[in-house]
Amino acid sequence: MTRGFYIGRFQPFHDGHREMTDRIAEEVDEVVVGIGSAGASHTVRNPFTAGERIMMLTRVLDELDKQTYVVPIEDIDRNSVWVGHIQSMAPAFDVAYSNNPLVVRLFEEAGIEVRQSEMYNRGDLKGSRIRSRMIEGKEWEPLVPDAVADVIDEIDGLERLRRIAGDDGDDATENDH
Ligand SMILES: Nc1ncnc2c1ncn2[C@@H]1O[C@H](COP(=O)(O)OP(=O)(O)OP(=O)(O)O)[C@@H](O)[C@H]1O
Ligand SMILES: NC(=O)c1ccc[n+]([C@@H]2O[C@H](COP(=O)(O)O)[C@@H](O)[C@H]2O)c1
Repeated sequence: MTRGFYIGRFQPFHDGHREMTDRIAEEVDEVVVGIGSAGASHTVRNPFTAGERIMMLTRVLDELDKQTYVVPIEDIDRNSVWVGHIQSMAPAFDVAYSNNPLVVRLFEEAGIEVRQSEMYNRGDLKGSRIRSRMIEGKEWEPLVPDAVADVIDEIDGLERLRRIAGDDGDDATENDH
């Protein structure tokens, strides 16, 4: 039995992330997804709470024919013990999946196998770009799973993001506050 672990901020979870979870589900028996920066919310870079992201992930992963687990992981101020922090919070796993260079390095230094993949349609499938489109009133729904668009609608997420961006000024899209 193998278990795979995939962490991201998922602000919001998009179709590039879904390509990753589909691939992981093909390769392992059980999938663990870590919601990174779990304590962050209500900023332009991190608009959604851990609970809201858990709703997105749980509904999307329900579509997989696999046992899945979603675990919120708060940031800590020491990279050197971050993998141990994850291991203390998540079900045990055999392999980690990431395309984030720092994350890859930290897992590898901890002796954990890491699998990377190509970036899928990175021109469009990038959280910051999707958030910008939401703020600017451009079409963004086709870039995320339907379940994610439903959650954002339910929580009035578009209104929140636009209001935060407005409060932060015109160039707020790439900055955290
Ligand atoms: N289009 C994509 N194809 C494959 N992997 C992706 C894609 N976008 C993000 N990832 C990977 O998914 C993980 C989580 O990414 P993350 O939540 O930071 O998304 P992001 O699109 O890079 O968001 P942001 O622009 O907000 O930083 C990382 O390992 C990241 O490299
Ligand atoms: N020291 C730490 O807390 C630490 C180190 C590396 C990554 N992370 C987190 O892991 C997640 C990685 O996800 P992304 O690939 O989406 O950036 C982020 O939430 C990031 O903050 C945290």
